[in-house]
Parts: sequence; C-alpha cells; structure tokens
Amino acid sequence: MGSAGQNAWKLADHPKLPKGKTIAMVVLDGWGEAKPDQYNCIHVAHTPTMDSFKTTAPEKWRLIKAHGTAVGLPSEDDMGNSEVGHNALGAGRIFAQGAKLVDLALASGKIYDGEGFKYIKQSFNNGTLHLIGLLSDGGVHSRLDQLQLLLKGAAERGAKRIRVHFLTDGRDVLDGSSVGFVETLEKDLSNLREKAVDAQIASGGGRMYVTMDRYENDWNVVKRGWDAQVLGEAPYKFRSGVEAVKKLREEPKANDQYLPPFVIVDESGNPVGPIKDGDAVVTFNFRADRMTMLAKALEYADFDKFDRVRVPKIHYAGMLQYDGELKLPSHYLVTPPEIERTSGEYLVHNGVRTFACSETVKFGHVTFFWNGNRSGYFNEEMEEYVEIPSDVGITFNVQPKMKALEIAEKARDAILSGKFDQVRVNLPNGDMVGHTGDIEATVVACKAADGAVQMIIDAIEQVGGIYVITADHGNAEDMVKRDKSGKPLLDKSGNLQILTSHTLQPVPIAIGGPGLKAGVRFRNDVPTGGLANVAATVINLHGFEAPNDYEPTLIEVVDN
Ligand SMILES: O=C(O)[C@@H](CO)OP(=O)(O)O
Ligand SMILES: [Mn+2]
Ligand SMILES: [Mn+2]
Repeated sequence: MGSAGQNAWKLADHPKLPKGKTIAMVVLDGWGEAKPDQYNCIHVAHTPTMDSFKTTAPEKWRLIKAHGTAVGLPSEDDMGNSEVGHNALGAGRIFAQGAKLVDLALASGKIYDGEGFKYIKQSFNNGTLHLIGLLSDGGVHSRLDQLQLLLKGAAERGAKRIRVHFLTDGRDVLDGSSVGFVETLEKDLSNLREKAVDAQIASGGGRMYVTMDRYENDWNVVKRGWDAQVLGEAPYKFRSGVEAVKKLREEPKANDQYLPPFVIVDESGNPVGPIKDGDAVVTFNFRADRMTMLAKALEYADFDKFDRVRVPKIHYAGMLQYDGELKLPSHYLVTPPEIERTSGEYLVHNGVRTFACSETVKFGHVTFFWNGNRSGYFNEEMEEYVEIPSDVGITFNVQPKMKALEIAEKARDAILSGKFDQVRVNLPNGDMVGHTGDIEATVVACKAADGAVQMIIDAIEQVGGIYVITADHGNAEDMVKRDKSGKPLLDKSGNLQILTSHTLQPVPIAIGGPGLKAGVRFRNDVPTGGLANVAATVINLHGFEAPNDYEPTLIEVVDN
C-alpha cells in the first residue's frame, strides 16, 4: 500500500449496516457437510447448536466451497486444508497457493534458474544433496510427483550424491500407503543410480512423531528428526527404506503418522547419509507450518530449543520461504504467494479491535495463516492473540474434547469485556481427532466443538452482537473411503478403509445474533461462493464496504 498511505486503507461506510457490533468469528476446523450416515461423525454426534442454524434460520445458513480452485489449489481433486482455508478466509481473495506455484515452477523449469537452486548447487560438486519432506501424494504439505521432478532435475544439473530423508504420511492419505510411496521412491533412486548418481534413502519416520511438529508444540519431534537426518542416529537401523517401513508397521498399533525414527545403514552398520559440512539441504514441503521449526534448527546460529550436537555448515533452501516476516529460510526454490492487504490489516486501520485465540496446534491458523502467512500483530494496541497450550505427546483421540472449553471461555470473556470488536477463534476438535481415524472419539470431539459454539453465541446474545460460524475444510463428516457411488470401501481383509484425511466437501456458514440487522440474509446470486467470500461478508458486518478486489460478500440487506 506504501505511498498511498493511511488513506488507502480507509474503508467506505456500509450504506446499511451499523458499526460497533461485537462479532464472534468462529472457525470449526475440519467440519464439512456430507450425507448423514454412521461414518459422518458430525451427524452421529449430538450437535444441537450447529443443527439449529440450518433449521431455524435457513436464510442465514448456507454451504461454501472449501477445496480445489476455490482456495487456490491446482485442481478440483485437491482437498481443502487449514493453510489455504484460513488464507482465503482472512485475505478475501484467492491466491495461487504453494502447491500450484511449485507445479508451475517445475513445469517451466524456472525453479532451476532461481537464486535458491543456484545456492544449493554450490554443493553439488563436493557435497551431498539432502531432500527432507513428507512422502505422499496428499498435496497438503508436499507432493510425490514434485519430489520426483526435483530429483531428476537436480541430477541433470550436476547433483552427484543425493540422500532422501522421508516422513511417512497416513494423515492426508490412507494409513499403510507409505509402503507404496517408498517403493516408488526406491525405484526412482535406483534409476538415478543407473545414471551414475549415488542416490539413496538415508532416514525416515512418521510425520507426527518425527520432524513435522508445528507452532513449537513439542520440540522433541524436531529433535528426533535432527538426530536421524543430521547426526545419523536413531533407535532403528535398516538396510532399506522399504524394509524399514514394512518392519516398523508390524508393531502393534503402528501407523504411518507415528512411525519411529530410523536410519539406513550400509553393510558395516554405518548410516548412509548424515548431513555434513559442505552439503546442500532442501526441505521439499511447500506448506509452512510444519517446516518452520526444522528450518529454524537448520538455519539459526543461536538456536537453543534442543542440543543440536553438531551444526553442519550447509547450503539450505526451502521449497518455499515459510515465513515472510522472519525471512525463513533465507534461501528458497519458489517464491511464495504474496498475500497482502488481508482483512485483518484493513480492520485495524479502520478502528476494529481484534482478539484471536486457539490452542497451540491451531493457534497459527487464526493468526499467521489468517493474516496471509505473517507473524505477529499489525497493531499491538488493537489486537490481542491468546494461545492455550495444547496437550503434548498424545494422539488427540485420547482427549477428544481438547481445549474447546478453554477456548470458548477465553472467547466469552473477550466478548463480555467490551474491549474487542472481533473475537476470532479456531475450534480444532473435528479436525485433530478426525485425523486419528477414531470414529468414537471424533463423535465426542464434534459434540465438544458444538458446545463451545453455544458458549460463544450465549456471550454474543448478552452483548447484542453478531456471530459468524464457519469451517476451513471437511474432515469429521466423513471417516471412510468410498467408491464413486458413495459406498464405504473395504480393504483386502474386509476391514473398512478409514479416512484420516480432509475431504472435498463444502462447509457450512451461519450468521446471526441480536446485533444482526433485520433483513440481512445470504444472497442467492453467489452460488459458487467459497471461503474467500467470507472476508467481505465480515467486513460488511463490521459496518464497512469491502475493498473492491475482494471476492463478493455473501450477504444482502433487504428492507422490510
Ligand atoms: O495436520 C496437518 O498438517 C494438516 C493435514 O496434513 O491438517 P490442517 O490443514 O487441518 O492443519
Ligand atoms: Mn484445518
Ligand atoms: Mn487437518
């Protein structure tokens, strides 16, 4: 906005809607709309509050798109996720997201002309190129086909020694699919070996137990990865990646998300690929939240979150830059989307005071992602962000209520305090418990989230405010993989194929509360509306017209 200065931030008054109403903006994480059956945990759970919106005020309830191109993903086959969902909700426009930008850079070859690739290339002659990231075709954090292209492209451009450190998924793809992905990777690496490139798998582990923590919930996760990837130390040693994953999956209750860390060793038992001085490292995930902690460990000189033991002097680049504010990492292969002029920034410039809260595992969603992948406050005097510490070291089916009550209480207190115009929260239950694949626990999770919504709208009732309740993508509404006709699929042994991932489903949005002016309802001329249409809607409810280039508002005010 720069030279245009403060004036350019000024939003016009809405011709019909008043200012000064307290708005609760609630995001239910992983809460989509799907056919009601026994695998729809939202349907099975007792959720009177969310149900009531649909039945009591149908003109103030609708579905919006939360996946595919509506949130900047490459295709309609891409399920939604928190990063793109919250980006769209906060920014009010659709930006081509990491997945798509990497596709384009690889297809055009521009990825190899950029500063980031030139930087890592300096290690190709005398060092090893290490690739670290999530191995699946889930498309939420990374994609196998992008890794394959990068391996090929790096080898063609002089990488002589390559080591892959993979993280198994089972969260964005079916549990057990890791074996197939590792087999594919082994085949690619053996093809490279035929071309005289010394290419091998060096280490691995499950994404939720090794490396991919987020928002500094548990540094031990990153440390386990560091020990395997950098130091070459892990509790398990195998001769090949396929053998590792197959063996580790034989343990009772083992699953792809939580496989323990392992290293691949040579015939003398020595690790084949610890990261050493002079090597290059690329973290090939495009998504930020779960790579930021590792990026800090790889890049920061004064890092003190765990004892790194040995800090190799490397050329490190991220697939993308993961944090624009922190400039982390300083080298990257693809420039991230520039998400600027988000609704949060407009609102602080127009006097709207904001409170945002979630528990650790989703805290960055309603702050960092909401604000266009930007850390910190726009204006410390007008905003307060509160993080409730998440439970550490458990899978959330053990505590499916998570911190829903605590989040709702914080929101209630913020609403009743009169200090804020917007109180924004993320309720993680449907998503975090849905990812465990535990149907019973997910039902409990949905009920807890519904109760939290009720507590928040009770507070809104008391202050004469407005509520906007929506979700960022589906998850808990469908817990099984289905065939095209919608019938649940069974595996070879006749067991249900449990769906731990997000879905392609639309999500609900409901508005209401005593402060909502009579005559406000959803328009029917934006049938394809998606998450990006929510920002203009909320700006209107704060009493302003949205910026011209925002996706259109979902509401109209009819005079009665
Ligand atoms: O846990 C995560 O990292 C993703 C799934 O890969 O979920 P969400 O987008 O809801 O954060
Ligand atoms: Mn989410
Ligand atoms: Mn999720």
